[in-house]
Amino acid sequence: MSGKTIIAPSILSADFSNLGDEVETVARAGADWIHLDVMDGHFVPNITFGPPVVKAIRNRTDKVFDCHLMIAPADPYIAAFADAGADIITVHAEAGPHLHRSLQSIRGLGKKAGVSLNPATPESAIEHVLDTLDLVLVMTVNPGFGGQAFISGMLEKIRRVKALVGNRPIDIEVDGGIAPDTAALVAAAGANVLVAGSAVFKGGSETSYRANMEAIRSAADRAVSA
Ligand SMILES: O=C(CO)[C@H](O)[C@H](O)COP(=O)(O)O
Ligand SMILES: [Fe+2]
Repeated sequence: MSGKTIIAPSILSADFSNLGDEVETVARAGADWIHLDVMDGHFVPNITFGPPVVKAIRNRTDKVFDCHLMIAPADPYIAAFADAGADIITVHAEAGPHLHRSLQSIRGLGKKAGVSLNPATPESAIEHVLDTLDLVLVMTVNPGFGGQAFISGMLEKIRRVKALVGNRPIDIEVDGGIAPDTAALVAAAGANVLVAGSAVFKGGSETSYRANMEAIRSAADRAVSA
């Protein structure tokens, strides 16, 4: 876990016809991590990509690859994502059936292990896996699509996750509807990793990606130091 706000652009909002260049450009523009949304059309009502695409873009940047697996079951695919170049592998608490085992498998492959919580899932879902955890991802929209509106009721959950985590070295990440205004709210509530897709990739150029990320980062940093 690091001290300052980490910005993780979600490539869900990138130009998929030019994905390698988009990853390189957003990395050059100041991204801290690259957030990769994997969807299976079963756990969530949308389909994106799997390990071959992760592997194909792995050589375009050395930034941390933050893989958000919205798939059920996740266990049969964890090793493939690790081999493809994921640095952090996050599974959903709701994807089951054995969350603790999934986290052990991820760590056993030498990767950082994350758990994601859907908006309806209480923070108590992570209570008994805290010692096997590197990251908690609080969904601030229902997973499946970019460009959705931030659910403000999740601010209380972020505060509760922060209290539960205490001083353990666990990152608190948020995902969905993050833009400068909501970035300030989630950072004040305790999130230190901010995923943003549509708010980063709007504009379609390195200059706009840089300005978009700067606006999010400075809003979050201001809120934390206030
Ligand atoms: O996990 C996700 C959707 O399930 C995406 O990471 C998220 O929606 C990012 O998109 P935006 O910032 O546009 O809301
Ligand atoms: Fe995501």
